[in-house]
Amino acid sequence: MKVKGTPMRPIQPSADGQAVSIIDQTKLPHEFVLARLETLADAANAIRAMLVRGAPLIGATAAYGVWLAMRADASDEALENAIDTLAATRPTAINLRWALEDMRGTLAPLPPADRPAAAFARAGAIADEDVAINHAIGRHGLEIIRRLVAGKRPGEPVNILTHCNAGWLATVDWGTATSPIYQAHDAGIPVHVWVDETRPRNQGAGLTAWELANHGVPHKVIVDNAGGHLMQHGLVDMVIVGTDRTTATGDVCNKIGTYLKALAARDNGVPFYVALPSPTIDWSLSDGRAIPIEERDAAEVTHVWGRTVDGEVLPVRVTPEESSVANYGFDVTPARLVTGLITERGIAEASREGLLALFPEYRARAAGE
Ligand SMILES: CSC[C@@H](O)[C@@H](O)C(=O)COP(=O)(O)O
Repeated sequence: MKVKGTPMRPIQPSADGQAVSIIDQTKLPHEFVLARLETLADAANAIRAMLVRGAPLIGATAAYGVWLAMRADASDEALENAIDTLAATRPTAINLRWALEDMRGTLAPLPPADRPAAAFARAGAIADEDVAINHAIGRHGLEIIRRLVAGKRPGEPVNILTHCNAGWLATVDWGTATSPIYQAHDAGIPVHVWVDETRPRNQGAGLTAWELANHGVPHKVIVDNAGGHLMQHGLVDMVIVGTDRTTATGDVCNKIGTYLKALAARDNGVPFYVALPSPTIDWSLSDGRAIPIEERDAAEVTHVWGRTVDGEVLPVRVTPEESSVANYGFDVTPARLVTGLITERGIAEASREGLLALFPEYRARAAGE
Protein backbone atom coordinates (compact mmCIF):
# COMPACT_ATOMS: atom_id res chain seq x y z
CA MET A 1 0.00 0.00 0.00
CA LYS A 2 1.03 3.63 -0.29
CA VAL A 3 1.51 6.28 2.37
CA LYS A 4 1.38 9.79 0.87
CA GLY A 5 2.02 8.25 -2.53
CA THR A 6 5.03 6.18 -1.45
CA PRO A 7 4.75 2.36 -1.59
CA MET A 8 5.24 1.08 1.93
CA ARG A 9 5.26 -2.18 3.84
CA PRO A 10 4.94 -2.35 7.64
CA ILE A 11 8.16 -4.39 7.63
CA GLN A 12 11.07 -4.39 5.21
CA PRO A 13 14.86 -4.59 5.27
CA SER A 14 16.37 -1.17 5.99
CA ALA A 15 17.92 0.70 3.07
CA ASP A 16 21.46 -0.05 4.32
CA GLY A 17 20.66 -3.79 4.54
CA GLN A 18 21.88 -3.92 8.14
CA ALA A 19 18.55 -3.90 9.99
CA VAL A 20 14.80 -4.18 9.66
CA SER A 21 12.58 -1.15 9.23
CA ILE A 22 9.08 -1.22 10.72
CA ILE A 23 6.23 1.22 11.13
CA ASP A 24 5.88 1.91 14.86
CA GLN A 25 2.16 1.23 15.22
CA THR A 26 2.04 2.49 18.80
CA LYS A 27 2.42 6.01 17.38
CA LEU A 28 -0.46 5.80 14.86
CA PRO A 29 -2.73 7.56 14.05
CA HIS A 30 -1.07 10.58 15.63
CA GLU A 31 2.40 10.21 14.15
CA PHE A 32 3.89 8.16 11.32
CA VAL A 33 7.24 6.94 12.63
CA LEU A 34 9.59 4.25 11.31
CA ALA A 35 11.61 2.23 13.82
CA ARG A 36 14.82 0.31 13.22
CA LEU A 37 15.30 -3.23 14.56
CA GLU A 38 18.97 -4.22 14.80
CA THR A 39 19.00 -7.11 17.25
CA LEU A 40 17.01 -10.10 18.40
CA ALA A 41 16.04 -8.10 21.49
CA ASP A 42 14.73 -5.26 19.29
CA ALA A 43 12.56 -7.69 17.33
CA ALA A 44 11.22 -9.40 20.46
CA ASN A 45 10.44 -6.05 22.04
CA ALA A 46 8.70 -4.80 18.88
CA ILE A 47 6.31 -7.77 19.02
CA ARG A 48 5.82 -7.72 22.80
CA ALA A 49 5.24 -3.96 23.01
CA MET A 50 3.05 -4.05 19.88
CA LEU A 51 5.10 -1.74 17.69
CA VAL A 52 4.11 -4.48 15.27
CA ARG A 53 0.99 -6.53 15.78
CA GLY A 54 -1.51 -8.58 13.79
CA ALA A 55 -0.94 -12.29 13.29
CA PRO A 56 0.79 -12.31 9.86
CA LEU A 57 3.02 -9.33 10.69
CA ILE A 58 4.01 -10.89 14.01
CA GLY A 59 5.10 -13.99 12.03
CA ALA A 60 7.13 -11.96 9.52
CA THR A 61 8.76 -9.95 12.32
CA ALA A 62 9.73 -13.15 14.12
CA ALA A 63 11.31 -14.48 10.93
CA TYR A 64 13.37 -11.30 10.54
CA GLY A 65 14.16 -11.49 14.25
CA VAL A 66 15.82 -14.86 13.66
CA TRP A 67 17.88 -13.26 10.89
CA LEU A 68 19.00 -10.49 13.27
CA ALA A 69 19.99 -13.14 15.82
CA MET A 70 21.93 -15.15 13.23
CA ARG A 71 23.91 -12.07 12.20
CA ALA A 72 25.26 -11.84 15.74
CA ASP A 73 25.74 -15.55 16.42
CA ALA A 74 24.73 -18.37 14.06
CA SER A 75 25.43 -21.28 16.41
CA ASP A 76 22.87 -23.99 17.20
CA GLU A 77 22.43 -22.54 20.70
CA ALA A 78 21.83 -19.05 19.34
CA LEU A 79 19.23 -20.38 16.89
CA GLU A 80 17.30 -22.17 19.63
CA ASN A 81 17.60 -19.15 21.93
CA ALA A 82 16.24 -16.86 19.22
CA ILE A 83 13.29 -19.16 18.58
CA ASP A 84 12.50 -19.47 22.31
CA THR A 85 12.85 -15.72 22.90
CA LEU A 86 10.57 -14.80 20.02
CA ALA A 87 8.03 -17.55 20.76
CA ALA A 88 7.57 -16.14 24.27
CA THR A 89 6.56 -12.66 23.08
CA ARG A 90 2.83 -13.22 22.45
CA PRO A 91 0.79 -16.38 23.00
CA THR A 92 -2.28 -16.33 20.75
CA ALA A 93 -1.33 -15.66 17.13
CA ILE A 94 -0.21 -19.01 15.70
CA ASN A 95 1.68 -17.33 12.85
CA LEU A 96 4.46 -16.60 15.33
CA ARG A 97 5.10 -20.28 15.97
CA TRP A 98 4.48 -21.14 12.33
CA ALA A 99 7.17 -18.70 11.16
CA LEU A 100 9.64 -19.83 13.82
CA GLU A 101 9.16 -23.51 12.93
CA ASP A 102 9.69 -22.61 9.29
CA MET A 103 12.91 -20.75 10.15
CA ARG A 104 14.16 -23.66 12.27
CA GLY A 105 13.42 -26.10 9.43
CA THR A 106 15.32 -23.89 6.99
CA LEU A 107 18.33 -23.07 9.17
CA ALA A 108 18.98 -26.03 11.46
CA PRO A 109 20.29 -28.35 8.69
CA LEU A 110 22.73 -25.68 7.43
CA PRO A 111 26.28 -25.05 8.64
CA PRO A 112 26.33 -21.94 10.86
CA ALA A 113 28.30 -19.92 8.30
CA ASP A 114 25.43 -20.22 5.81
CA ARG A 115 22.67 -19.35 8.25
CA PRO A 116 22.66 -15.52 8.17
CA ALA A 117 22.19 -15.34 4.40
CA ALA A 118 19.66 -18.17 4.40
CA ALA A 119 17.71 -16.55 7.26
CA PHE A 120 17.54 -13.24 5.40
CA ALA A 121 16.34 -14.97 2.23
CA ARG A 122 13.73 -17.07 4.03
CA ALA A 123 12.39 -14.12 6.07
CA GLY A 124 12.02 -12.16 2.84
CA ALA A 125 10.26 -15.09 1.20
CA ILE A 126 7.85 -15.42 4.15
CA ALA A 127 7.06 -11.71 3.79
CA ASP A 128 6.52 -12.01 0.03
CA GLU A 129 4.37 -15.13 0.45
CA ASP A 130 2.19 -13.21 2.91
CA VAL A 131 1.62 -10.50 0.32
CA ALA A 132 0.61 -13.08 -2.31
CA ILE A 133 -1.69 -14.89 0.14
CA ASN A 134 -3.45 -11.69 1.13
CA HIS A 135 -3.87 -10.58 -2.45
CA ALA A 136 -5.49 -13.94 -3.25
CA ILE A 137 -7.79 -13.63 -0.22
CA GLY A 138 -8.82 -10.26 -1.60
CA ARG A 139 -9.68 -11.74 -5.00
CA HIS A 140 -11.92 -14.38 -3.44
CA GLY A 141 -13.53 -11.93 -1.03
CA LEU A 142 -14.13 -9.50 -3.89
CA GLU A 143 -16.49 -12.02 -5.49
CA ILE A 144 -18.67 -11.93 -2.36
CA ILE A 145 -18.76 -8.14 -2.48
CA ARG A 146 -19.62 -8.26 -6.20
CA ARG A 147 -22.61 -10.50 -5.42
CA LEU A 148 -23.77 -8.14 -2.69
CA VAL A 149 -23.49 -5.02 -4.84
CA ALA A 150 -25.56 -6.73 -7.54
CA GLY A 151 -28.52 -6.60 -5.14
CA LYS A 152 -28.12 -2.87 -4.50
CA ARG A 153 -29.48 0.20 -6.23
CA PRO A 154 -26.95 1.90 -8.57
CA GLY A 155 -24.32 3.74 -6.52
CA GLU A 156 -25.52 2.31 -3.21
CA PRO A 157 -22.53 1.04 -1.20
CA VAL A 158 -22.00 -2.40 0.25
CA ASN A 159 -21.80 -1.86 4.02
CA ILE A 160 -19.06 -3.96 5.61
CA LEU A 161 -18.38 -4.16 9.33
CA THR A 162 -14.92 -5.07 10.58
CA HIS A 163 -13.36 -5.49 14.00
CA CYS A 164 -9.83 -4.69 15.16
CA ASN A 165 -7.21 -4.14 12.45
CA ALA A 166 -6.82 -6.94 9.96
CA GLY A 167 -5.55 -4.43 7.44
CA TRP A 168 -2.23 -3.99 5.67
CA LEU A 169 -0.64 -2.80 8.91
CA ALA A 170 -1.41 -6.22 10.44
CA THR A 171 0.22 -8.08 7.54
CA VAL A 172 3.04 -7.45 5.08
CA ASP A 173 0.60 -5.90 2.61
CA TRP A 174 -3.08 -5.73 1.62
CA GLY A 175 -4.35 -7.02 4.96
CA THR A 176 -6.59 -10.03 5.23
CA ALA A 177 -10.08 -8.68 6.06
CA THR A 178 -9.33 -5.43 4.24
CA SER A 179 -7.92 -6.98 1.09
CA PRO A 180 -11.38 -7.59 -0.47
CA ILE A 181 -12.37 -4.08 0.60
CA TYR A 182 -9.35 -2.44 -1.04
CA GLN A 183 -9.78 -4.52 -4.19
CA ALA A 184 -13.49 -3.65 -4.39
CA HIS A 185 -12.76 0.04 -3.87
CA ASP A 186 -9.99 -0.03 -6.48
CA ALA A 187 -12.40 -1.75 -8.91
CA GLY A 188 -14.89 1.11 -8.51
CA ILE A 189 -17.40 -0.85 -6.41
CA PRO A 190 -18.92 1.45 -3.78
CA VAL A 191 -18.07 0.16 -0.32
CA HIS A 192 -18.58 1.71 3.10
CA VAL A 193 -16.87 0.28 6.17
CA TRP A 194 -18.16 0.33 9.73
CA VAL A 195 -14.98 0.32 11.82
CA ASP A 196 -15.31 -1.03 15.37
CA GLU A 197 -13.09 1.11 17.58
CA THR A 198 -11.86 -2.09 19.32
CA ARG A 199 -11.14 -1.24 22.93
CA PRO A 200 -8.88 -1.46 24.77
CA ARG A 201 -6.11 -0.61 22.29
CA ASN A 202 -8.38 0.86 19.65
CA GLN A 203 -6.80 -0.87 16.67
CA GLY A 204 -9.98 -0.09 14.71
CA ALA A 205 -10.17 3.60 15.59
CA GLY A 206 -6.43 4.18 15.33
CA LEU A 207 -5.20 1.78 12.64
CA THR A 208 -8.03 0.53 10.42
CA ALA A 209 -9.53 4.01 10.19
CA TRP A 210 -6.07 5.46 9.41
CA GLU A 211 -5.56 2.90 6.66
CA LEU A 212 -8.98 3.45 5.10
CA ALA A 213 -8.63 7.23 5.25
CA ASN A 214 -5.17 6.96 3.70
CA HIS A 215 -6.61 4.87 0.83
CA GLY A 216 -9.76 6.99 0.40
CA VAL A 217 -12.23 4.26 1.38
CA PRO A 218 -15.48 5.66 2.87
CA HIS A 219 -15.83 4.56 6.50
CA LYS A 220 -17.23 5.45 9.90
CA VAL A 221 -15.73 4.57 13.27
CA ILE A 222 -18.31 3.17 15.68
CA VAL A 223 -18.15 2.17 19.32
CA ASP A 224 -17.72 -1.54 19.86
CA ASN A 225 -21.31 -2.04 20.96
CA ALA A 226 -22.95 -0.39 17.93
CA GLY A 227 -22.74 -3.35 15.53
CA GLY A 228 -25.85 -5.16 16.76
CA HIS A 229 -27.95 -2.02 16.43
CA LEU A 230 -26.71 -1.40 12.90
CA MET A 231 -27.43 -4.99 11.91
CA GLN A 232 -31.00 -4.80 13.30
CA HIS A 233 -31.60 -1.80 11.04
CA GLY A 234 -30.29 -3.42 7.86
CA LEU A 235 -27.19 -1.23 7.79
CA VAL A 236 -24.63 -4.04 7.57
CA ASP A 237 -24.43 -6.27 4.47
CA MET A 238 -21.55 -8.40 5.67
CA VAL A 239 -18.97 -8.72 8.43
CA ILE A 240 -15.35 -9.52 7.59
CA VAL A 241 -12.79 -10.02 10.34
CA GLY A 242 -9.29 -11.41 10.56
CA THR A 243 -8.07 -14.17 12.82
CA ASP A 244 -5.10 -14.90 15.06
CA ARG A 245 -5.62 -18.64 15.07
CA THR A 246 -8.27 -20.86 13.53
CA THR A 247 -8.59 -24.50 14.51
CA ALA A 248 -8.65 -27.44 12.09
CA THR A 249 -12.41 -27.51 12.70
CA GLY A 250 -12.99 -23.85 11.86
CA ASP A 251 -13.29 -22.23 15.30
CA VAL A 252 -11.97 -18.70 14.92
CA CYS A 253 -9.91 -16.88 17.52
CA ASN A 254 -9.71 -13.14 16.96
CA LYS A 255 -9.62 -9.85 18.88
CA ILE A 256 -11.90 -9.72 21.90
CA GLY A 257 -15.44 -8.78 20.86
CA THR A 258 -15.43 -10.69 17.59
CA TYR A 259 -17.67 -13.42 19.05
CA LEU A 260 -20.35 -10.90 20.00
CA LYS A 261 -20.37 -9.56 16.43
CA ALA A 262 -20.80 -13.10 15.13
CA LEU A 263 -23.77 -13.67 17.47
CA ALA A 264 -25.41 -10.43 16.37
CA ALA A 265 -24.74 -11.29 12.73
CA ARG A 266 -26.37 -14.70 13.11
CA ASP A 267 -29.42 -13.20 14.86
CA ASN A 268 -29.86 -10.71 12.04
CA GLY A 269 -29.08 -12.93 9.05
CA VAL A 270 -25.92 -10.99 8.21
CA PRO A 271 -23.13 -13.08 6.61
CA PHE A 272 -20.08 -13.33 8.87
CA TYR A 273 -16.83 -14.04 7.00
CA VAL A 274 -13.33 -14.59 8.32
CA ALA A 275 -10.29 -13.82 6.15
CA LEU A 276 -7.94 -16.71 6.87
CA PRO A 277 -4.39 -17.06 5.51
CA SER A 278 -3.33 -20.71 5.74
CA PRO A 279 -0.41 -20.05 8.16
CA THR A 280 -3.08 -18.95 10.66
CA ILE A 281 -4.64 -22.44 10.76
CA ASP A 282 -3.64 -24.48 13.80
CA TRP A 283 -4.06 -27.99 12.41
CA SER A 284 -3.26 -29.48 15.83
CA LEU A 285 -6.40 -28.14 17.52
CA SER A 286 -9.99 -29.25 17.10
CA ASP A 287 -11.59 -27.08 19.80
CA GLY A 288 -11.17 -23.32 19.88
CA ARG A 289 -11.45 -23.28 23.66
CA ALA A 290 -7.96 -24.82 23.79
CA ILE A 291 -6.41 -21.72 22.22
CA PRO A 292 -4.32 -19.74 24.74
CA ILE A 293 -5.94 -16.35 25.25
CA GLU A 294 -3.56 -13.52 25.98
CA GLU A 295 -4.29 -11.55 29.16
CA ARG A 296 -2.84 -8.10 28.87
CA ASP A 297 -1.81 -5.22 31.09
CA ALA A 298 -4.59 -3.73 33.23
CA ALA A 299 -3.49 -0.25 32.19
CA GLU A 300 -4.99 -0.85 28.74
CA VAL A 301 -8.43 -0.97 30.41
CA THR A 302 -7.96 1.56 33.19
CA HIS A 303 -6.63 4.17 30.75
CA VAL A 304 -7.25 5.36 27.23
CA TRP A 305 -4.56 7.01 25.12
CA GLY A 306 -5.33 10.02 23.04
CA ARG A 307 -4.06 13.32 21.70
CA THR A 308 -5.05 16.34 23.76
CA VAL A 309 -6.15 19.64 22.23
CA ASP A 310 -2.60 20.84 22.95
CA GLY A 311 -1.22 18.06 20.73
CA GLU A 312 0.21 15.92 23.50
CA VAL A 313 -0.41 12.15 23.34
CA LEU A 314 -1.35 11.07 26.86
CA PRO A 315 -3.01 8.25 28.80
CA VAL A 316 -6.15 9.29 30.68
CA ARG A 317 -7.62 7.23 33.51
CA VAL A 318 -11.24 6.12 32.98
CA THR A 319 -11.81 3.76 35.94
CA PRO A 320 -11.82 4.35 39.72
CA GLU A 321 -8.44 3.74 41.38
CA GLU A 322 -10.12 1.09 43.60
CA SER A 323 -11.52 -1.05 40.76
CA SER A 324 -9.57 -4.00 39.49
CA VAL A 325 -9.97 -4.96 35.85
CA ALA A 326 -9.64 -7.97 33.55
CA ASN A 327 -8.12 -7.67 30.10
CA TYR A 328 -8.62 -10.66 27.81
CA GLY A 329 -7.16 -9.94 24.39
CA PHE A 330 -9.02 -12.45 22.24
CA ASP A 331 -12.14 -14.59 22.05
CA VAL A 332 -13.25 -17.58 20.03
CA THR A 333 -16.14 -17.61 17.58
CA PRO A 334 -17.42 -21.17 17.13
CA ALA A 335 -17.37 -22.50 13.57
CA ARG A 336 -21.19 -22.75 13.52
CA LEU A 337 -21.44 -18.92 13.50
CA VAL A 338 -19.04 -18.47 10.58
CA THR A 339 -20.54 -18.16 7.08
CA GLY A 340 -17.24 -18.88 5.37
CA LEU A 341 -13.47 -18.79 5.70
CA ILE A 342 -11.90 -16.72 2.92
CA THR A 343 -8.54 -18.37 2.28
CA GLU A 344 -5.96 -17.86 -0.44
CA ARG A 345 -7.30 -20.98 -2.17
CA GLY A 346 -10.96 -20.00 -2.08
CA ILE A 347 -13.82 -19.86 0.40
CA ALA A 348 -14.01 -22.79 2.79
CA GLU A 349 -16.90 -23.93 4.93
CA ALA A 350 -15.87 -23.47 8.57
CA SER A 351 -15.38 -27.15 9.31
CA ARG A 352 -12.64 -29.76 9.21
CA GLU A 353 -13.85 -31.15 5.88
CA GLY A 354 -14.35 -27.65 4.51
CA LEU A 355 -10.74 -26.71 5.26
CA LEU A 356 -9.36 -30.04 4.09
CA ALA A 357 -11.21 -29.71 0.78
CA LEU A 358 -8.94 -26.72 0.07
CA PHE A 359 -5.85 -27.94 1.94
CA PRO A 360 -5.85 -31.73 1.43
CA GLU A 361 -2.12 -31.99 2.15
CA TYR A 362 -2.86 -31.37 5.85
CA ARG A 363 -5.24 -34.33 6.25
CA ALA A 364 -2.74 -36.40 8.22
CA ARG A 365 -1.90 -33.50 10.54
CA ALA A 366 -5.43 -32.14 11.01
CA ALA A 367 -6.86 -32.69 14.46
CA GLY A 368 -9.85 -35.03 14.58
CA GLU A 369 -13.35 -34.28 15.80
C1 LIG B 1 -4.67 -9.94 9.71
S1 LIG B 1 -4.59 -9.72 11.38
C2 LIG B 1 -5.82 -10.71 12.19
C3 LIG B 1 -5.74 -10.53 13.63
O1 LIG B 1 -4.39 -10.67 14.02
C4 LIG B 1 -6.28 -9.17 14.08
O2 LIG B 1 -7.64 -9.09 13.74
C5 LIG B 1 -6.07 -9.04 15.54
O3 LIG B 1 -6.84 -9.54 16.32
C6 LIG B 1 -4.84 -8.37 15.96
O4 LIG B 1 -4.66 -8.32 17.35
P1 LIG B 1 -3.43 -7.54 17.95
O5 LIG B 1 -3.61 -7.72 19.43
O6 LIG B 1 -3.54 -6.11 17.52
O7 LIG B 1 -2.18 -8.20 17.44
